[in-house]
This record gives sequence, structure tokens and C-alpha cells, in this order.
Amino acid sequence: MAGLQASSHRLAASPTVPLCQESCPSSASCLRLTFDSRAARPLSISANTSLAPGRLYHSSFSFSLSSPESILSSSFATNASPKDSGDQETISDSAIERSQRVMESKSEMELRERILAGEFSVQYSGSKTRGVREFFMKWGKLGRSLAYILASSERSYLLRQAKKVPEAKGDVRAITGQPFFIPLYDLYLTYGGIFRLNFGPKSFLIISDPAIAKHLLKENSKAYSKGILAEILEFVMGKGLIPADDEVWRVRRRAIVPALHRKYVSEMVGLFGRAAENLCHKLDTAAKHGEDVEMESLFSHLTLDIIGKAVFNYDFNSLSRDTGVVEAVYTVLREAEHRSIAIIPYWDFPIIKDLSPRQRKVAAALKFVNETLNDLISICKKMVDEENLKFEDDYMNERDPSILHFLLASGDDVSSKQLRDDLMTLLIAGHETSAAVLTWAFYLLAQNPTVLAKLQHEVDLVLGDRMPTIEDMKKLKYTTRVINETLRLYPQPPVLIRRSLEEDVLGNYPISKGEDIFISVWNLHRSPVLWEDPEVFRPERWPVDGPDPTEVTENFRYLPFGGGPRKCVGDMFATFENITAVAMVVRRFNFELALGAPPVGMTTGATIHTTAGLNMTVTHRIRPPVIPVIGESTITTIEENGSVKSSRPSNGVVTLNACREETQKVTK
Ligand code: HEM
Repeated sequence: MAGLQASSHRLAASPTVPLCQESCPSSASCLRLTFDSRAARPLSISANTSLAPGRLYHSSFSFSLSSPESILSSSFATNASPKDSGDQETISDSAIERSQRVMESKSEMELRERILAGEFSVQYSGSKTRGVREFFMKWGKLGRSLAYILASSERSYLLRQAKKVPEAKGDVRAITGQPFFIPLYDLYLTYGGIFRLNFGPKSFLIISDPAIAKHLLKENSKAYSKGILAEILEFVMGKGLIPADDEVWRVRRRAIVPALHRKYVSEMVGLFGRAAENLCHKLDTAAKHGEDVEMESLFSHLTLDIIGKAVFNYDFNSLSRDTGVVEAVYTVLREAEHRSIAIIPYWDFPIIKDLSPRQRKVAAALKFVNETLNDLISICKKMVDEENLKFEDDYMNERDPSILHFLLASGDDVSSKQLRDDLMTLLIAGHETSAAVLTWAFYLLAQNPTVLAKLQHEVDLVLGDRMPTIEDMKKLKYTTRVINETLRLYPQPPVLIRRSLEEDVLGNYPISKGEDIFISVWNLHRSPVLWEDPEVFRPERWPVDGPDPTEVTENFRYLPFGGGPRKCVGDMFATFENITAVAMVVRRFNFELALGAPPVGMTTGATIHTTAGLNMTVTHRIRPPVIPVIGESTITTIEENGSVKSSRPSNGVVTLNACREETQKVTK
């Protein structure tokens, strides 16, 4: 028996409407929970149990609902599967598996009985099909194919009759006014790992089940396109890698991935360090003057400066000055975000396109950015022509190590328009995502001083005052876990979008061609089924001496960079960028949320933004006076008079305890 408690809800429960399929053995006791459209936040559930994604909760449901504001306490036996808590399980694995198997075989048996009883033959005569199929079977190969098509259509029809994806009806008012992925989480807890959200005339399949996500992204990825996302981003990315259809994507991915080779990424770590140093200068000034800083926009400038240099060797220098190009880039970026959450694509209507001041501004900005990119392509082409070129796999021009230079030097045979689309895509993909990760990492760190202290300790040990190198990336293990955990709690983007190009079966439910699908990475990453204490920021979740968590190690419950063939090409780039920026800032500064600043809420475009910025008070950090030199068996201590002293620990090995003891001795 597992317990689930829902509190502070505004929920309408209608016991008369069964939630389960007719085949559910306990359908009489199952409820359809519908949301009260006037509710600000439909339902907040804290579960101490394992709810199985993708499954209906066939339940013996006891509840009390005296008023709309009352507390709903339910206890019910679920067909749930275990989370990652291992020894803290409340329900034993085998019991869950057994009950799951019983439920599955019961509904399978029931379906079989219903088919045998001829329930479906009223509308669709299986027996007639059998006759036709037997007739076709005699026709050799072609006949067998026809018989197969007929049989699978029949099966899919019967399945569709019996198995319908659970449906939730959304109310626009419940979804707008808050990031759309928040109500999706509540709906997930009610409806499970796959459900349909009917939203006015629109219908979406919402996926929060790792196995279905794996199927969509990896196992049957060919059967899915980027759907709405491609339509929305077309105006700015054209046929760039993110929205590209399969044909274009295949060619462009093969051209672009080699550009991010190890030597390039290694060079980039230097760039990350220099850019982070510029950020530290800004923070330095703020700390000296006791001024609060808005970190989100600083991180946005930082990552814009980095991606400009990294992709097309352009120095936006946005941390130091505002130029026309920076403004134009932001106008275009904001529009891409705006369009990704707008309900009606009004920008496609001819009159609005020409008359709306916003759209005119966007068109002008886009023209300006495109011209700048064209100029950069021309300059780079000239450079490559003049170069004494010897192209190898890890080719890199020292003066211009950018991806653009690599592509042109590789003889990439591509139109200027395609190249521009690729550059724009890389610019957008690599800018806001990293900025968002840094923003939320600092938000989380400010509230978790123990994690911050541990992080600072590691950075002191590994880096001291040096600039980071690629070798340090492997050593900054706890820093990496902080980034991993930030990406779990704040995945960027929170939802991946797909559209089915053919019929398929998702988690036993047949789906048609043309279905719009949202894979909620937010739900997967915060699922009470899949994670222990999903809401808690705990970098220790993944031991530092274990493998770095990826979609592969976590079997698709964790998708920080997507998965399958369309996985992010910049995952290593971005991880090192984030590690470098975090390390360089935390070793110099302490920070906390600014007093009196507005609460840090979430809003969304393609990534999760704050509603009113991340305002922080930054102070200079006084470092503990111990800097052991890694790799050498010495401890360097700074004495009270400021002099530096090196000594060997008694057993010749540098240990954290030895460092701490030394620290205590010196500071006493
Ligand atoms: C922390 C930062 C980043 C995060 C969280 C992130 C996340 C993602 C995710 C989840 C996808 C998969 C989208 C999907 O399946 O629909 C993706 C794709 C992509 N990302 Fe990233 N990304 C980051 C940084 C970067 C950077 C720095 C670059 C470029 C240098 C980049 C370039 C791309 C590209 C080109 C794709 C499309 C790949 C394809 O369709 O083949 N990303 N990213």
C-alpha cells in the first residue's frame, strides 16, 4: 500500500466519470480528475510513493473532498514501479512487478475475451478479413504483403478501439499566466506517462515516460520530425540543424559535428576562461561598490560573447558595450522565443506582418543580422583562400579557430544561405541554453550554502588562481555534478517537440500520423517515480567517482542534451563552458539573493527564464588559507603574516583531512 497526498489544490473530482479504460478491472472506483479552469495552480501533489509513468492508476481510491479548498488525502494501491531509492523502497520490486503483470494480463485477457465475443466485429468484421487474407495468401509475395497490411490495419483498429490514450482537457486559463510545463507536471501526476491534452482545437500527446522518450528520440527517431518547432523557427533558422528535415539534417550534421573536435574544444576552454574573466571584472566593480547585480543578463552577455567567437569569430563584446548588432541579435532571439509560446501565428498574416511595429522591427533586425553573418562568411572565405591550407581532421586555424573557418576550410560544399542558417542555429542553440543553465545554477547555489562551500573547496584545490585548461575539466568533478544537477532541475529546453510522420505505437497505444508530441523533460527530471526527492538540489546524487550522467547511463529518465541521432552537438562544449564560468566566479565571490528583490519566478520561451531577473548581492570571497598543489605531495599554506609556506604531509599524500587539519592549525 502506498500513500499519496495532494494538498493546496483546487480540483474538481467527478466520481461519475471513470478515468480508466472500460477494460480496467477497477474502473468503478476510478475517478476522472478535471481541473477547475479558475484555479491558479490546478494541483500540487507531493507523493511519497512510486507512480508508474505511462500507466493509469487503477486504484481503490478513498478521498475526502468537503469543499473546493479541502485537502484531498488518498491512499491507493497503485501499479507503480520503483524509483531510484534502492533500499528505501516502500513497496517491494517483486510485488510491484507481480501486480503489474496481473493488471497487464487481466486487461489483455479481457481484451481477448471482448474480441472473441465479437464486440468489435459489429463495426468491423474480423472474420471477413480473415477470409480475404487467406485468399491473398495464395497470391505469393505480393498477396502476402497485402494480407500483412490488412492484418496490421485490423490489429491497429482493434487496438485503437480498446486502447485509447488517457485524455486531459486543458483550459487555456490554467495554462497561460504560468510556464506551460508546470500544469503539464500536475497533469502527468494524474494521467501518467502518456496522455493527450486537448487544448481548444489543438491536441498534443504529452510524454513523461523514459521508455517512450527513448522510442521517440532513438529507437524510432526516423518516424518523427521537429513539427511545430520547425515551423516556428523557420523564419530565423531556415534549414539549420535544429529544425532541418531528415534529408538536409543528415548532410549538415555530418559536416558540422567534426568541427567540434577535441583540439577545438580545448582551445575553447581558453576562450571560456577569458570571457568569464571579463564577467569577474564586472562583478568585482559591483562588489567594491556594494551594488546588486542582475546575473541573468550578465550570463546572457557572457554566453553571447563566447558563442560569437566560437562559431564565427565575431567579438560581440556585449559584456562591455551595447552595439547595434547585439541589439539586433537580441531582438531576433526574443522573437524566436515569443513565437515558440504564442497561441496564434499572427506574424504569418500578410497585413500584420507589414503593419505591426514589432514585426517590422524583427524584420529589420533579422536583415541586419543576416547581412552581418554574410559579411563574416565573406571575410572568412577570403582568409581561407589566402591560407596555406593543409586540411586534417583536427584542423584549426590559430588566428580563427571558429566553426565557420573549419567548415570553409573543409571544402564544405554548401550555399551561403545554408551556411548562414547553420551559423544562426548554432548561435541560438548555444547562447540561451548555457545562459539559462548558469542562471539557475547560481540561483540554486545561493540557496544551498553547503553545496557552494564544497564547490568552492574543489575549485580552490584544482585551480587555485590559475586559468582553467581542458585537463581541469576532468578534475572539477563536483563542479560537473553541480551542472548535471542544475540541468536536471532546470532542463533547457524543458520540453522537446516532435511530430509523427507515420502511424506508430507509443507505450501500447497506437497513434496516427501527424500527432504533435511534447516530451516533457521537466516531468521526467522531476518525476517522483524516477527520482528520490526529485525537488531537492543534490549534486551528490551522482557520485563524483562514477560516470557522468547522460541519457545513456540514466536510460532516458535524464535528458539534459536530448538523445538519439538528434542529440545536442554542443554537449561537451556547453558543459565545459558552464564548468569554467561557475568555477571562475565562485572562487572569487560569494553571493546571495538580493534583499528586497522580487521573488525569482519562472517564465518560458525556448529555455526557462526568470520572471524579473536574478538579482544578487556579490561580495569578495576571503579564501581559506590552504592551497594544496595537486599532483605534488606538498601542502602550501599561507601564514598569518601573509608568507607562503610549503610542507609535506607526514605520509606524503595530500588528503582533504590533512588540508583541513593544516587549515585549522594555521587559523588557530
Ligand atoms: C547547456 C547548454 C545546452 C543545452 C542544455 C542544450 C540542449 C540541447 C537539446 C536538449 C537538444 C536536442 C533538441 C531536440 O532533440 O529537439 C539540442 C540540440 C542541439 N544543440 Fe544544444 N544545448 C546546449 C548547448 C549547445 C551549444 C553550445 C551548441 C553549439 C555549439 C548547441 C547546438 C545544438 C544543435 C546544433 C542541436 C541540434 C542537433 C540536431 O538536431 O542534430 N547546443 N541541444
